[in-house]
Parts: sequence; structure tokens; C-alpha cells
Amino acid sequence: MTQQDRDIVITEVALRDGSHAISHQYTTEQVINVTKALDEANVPYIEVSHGDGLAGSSLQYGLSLTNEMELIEAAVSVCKQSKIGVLLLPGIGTIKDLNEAANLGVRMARIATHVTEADVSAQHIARAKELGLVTVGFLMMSHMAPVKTLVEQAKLMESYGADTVYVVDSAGAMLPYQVKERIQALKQTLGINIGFHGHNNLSLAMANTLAAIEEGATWIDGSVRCLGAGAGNTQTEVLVSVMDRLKIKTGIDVYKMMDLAENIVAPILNAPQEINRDSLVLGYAGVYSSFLLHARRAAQRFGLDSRDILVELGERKVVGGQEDMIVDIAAEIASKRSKVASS
Ligand SMILES: C[C@H](O)CC(=O)C(=O)O
Ligand SMILES: [Mn+2]
Repeated sequence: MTQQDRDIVITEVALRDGSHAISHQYTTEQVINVTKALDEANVPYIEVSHGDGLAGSSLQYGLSLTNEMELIEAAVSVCKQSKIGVLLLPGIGTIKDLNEAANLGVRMARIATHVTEADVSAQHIARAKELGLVTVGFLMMSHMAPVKTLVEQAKLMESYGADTVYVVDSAGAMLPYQVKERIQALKQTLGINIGFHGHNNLSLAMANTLAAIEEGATWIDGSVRCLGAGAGNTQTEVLVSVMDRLKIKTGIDVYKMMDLAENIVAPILNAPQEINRDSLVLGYAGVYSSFLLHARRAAQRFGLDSRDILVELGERKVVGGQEDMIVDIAAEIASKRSKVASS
């Protein structure tokens, strides 16, 4: 099946975004089993990296159980038709990491920046193009910028050579009308593909994805069994089912996706992916979904309610990469409270 036989191109992100939800503890065996099944289901792109992208394994973001290059190599080795992609956040990952991933047979690079910082992606996008990779610009926390700014930043990524630019609802905070106005504006201005990546914290990932597709987005992310940060992403097997009902061709075998979700991915989860009070607050307060487990750990350490930390993170407009602020804020809240208690 060629790309022309698909109306939308789905990238499966459970082996990257889902890494946040399992504290980056993927084993090579899990990655092989999931990748093989995704390949058999004919998923076009599968993203494999640390949750925070290449070289994310660190005390700040969370140490990976397995070196991501080993996971990438294993995933590439079992693909007959799917292509493996990687995520790279400039400053966390470097050109060297991109080169290494490309040498292992990766076919797509997604270069992610905060929605107002696209200019830091220029050399990574240029290098990905030189390496012959499908190259994607990934504008995180898209809800934080007005439409005009988002368009300007997306244009920068297009000018650097990106084949596709994504609206990324990292916080799962966007409402369908906001998705629509953003995709509409990008469609009117850019000459490249538009993508959408949602999170389900407000139970709107599917509605937002449909809104994006209605406005012309053709590159869409999903995570099987919702295995992504926060409450997870648009659930891939559900997305494929909905697309089948709408007669929008994904090229993906829906029964194979359902079986993979049930038999291979569900056992990987520590707990079912659901919207609980913490993940709901991510969407409600507009907080980066990857902060969830960090905030829970900080809450436990300082004897706080994690929602108080998350709300404060949202008020201070803390963005991806500023994970150190989570502990700072928790310590500050705890210290203020102990002062009040002892006065
Ligand atoms: C590094 C983040 O997890 C990227 C992402 O998937 C998002 O912003 O959402
Ligand atoms: Mn995400």
C-alpha cells in the first residue's frame, strides 16, 4: 500500500509518548512485540524514542530502562512495511543523536519545539532533510499561542524544509473550535501537510482529531490503548474504527489493532489509561501532559495534593523542558504552608 492509498497518515506514538506513562521502562521485548503487531496491522509510521525525544534519558526527564538506540534498532529490524520515526527536542537531543538514529534505519524525524520557539529547529530540520528523512515540525503546547503566532512559527518550520507541521495539543487543553481555527489558518497559509497530535485529558482527543481532519489535517497521531502521557492520546484502534465508519482510508487493519491493544499493550500498562483527577487537571489548567508523574512524585515528597502543583504550573505557564520547576513549585507551596501553620 502506498501513501496515496491512505486519506490520512497515522503515526503511532505509544512507543514514544507512552514512555512517559510507564516512566520510560520499555524493554526491548515489549518494543519488538508492539512494533511487529503494528507492522502487521499496516500502520505507516511508528515513533520510538524516550518520551522526551532522543537523549531524553536523564535525571531531569526520567532514566530509560533500555538505551533508546537499542529500542530503535530492534523496532527497525522487525518492520516489513512500517517506518520507524523518532522525536527530537533541540537542546535535549542533538544532531549527533539524529545522525545515529538515521544510521539505524529510521525514516522519519519529528523536530519538536515550544509553540513560540520554532527558530531553534532550523538546523535539525535541515539535517533531517539532508539525511533523506520524512521531516516534521512539531509545535508543542499549541494552545498557548494565538492563531497568528502559531501560523508564523509554522511558516518558519516550512521555510526550514519541513514536509509537515503539527499542531500539538500537549496539554490536552484545546477545544474543538480552537483546533478548527488553527488548522484552518495553517491550511490557508502553508503549502505543506498539516498534522494534529491530541491528548485526552478533557476527553476531547477524538473530537479534536475529527475537527482537525474536517479542516484538512492529514497527518494524525494516535496511541494504542491510549498509551501516552496524561490520559493518553487519541486512541489509535478507536480512531481507525471511526475512520472506517467515515470511509476515510487509513490503510490499517482495525481487528489487528484491536487485538494488539488487548493482548500486547494492555499488559504493559501499570494501570488502565483513564481520565482521573490529576490528568483532568492537566487539561483544565493547560499543563504539559508529561508533567503528570513528576508532579505526583513531588506531591508525595512534599505531602501535597498533586492538583495544587499542576494548577500552579499552569498559572506560571511552565513549558516542556522546565521539569525542574515542578520540584521548585512543590517546595515553595510546602514551605508557605508550613509558615502559615506555625504562625
Ligand atoms: C516531549 C513531549 O512529550 C512531546 C509531545 O508528545 C507533546 O508535546 O504532546
Ligand atoms: Mn504528546
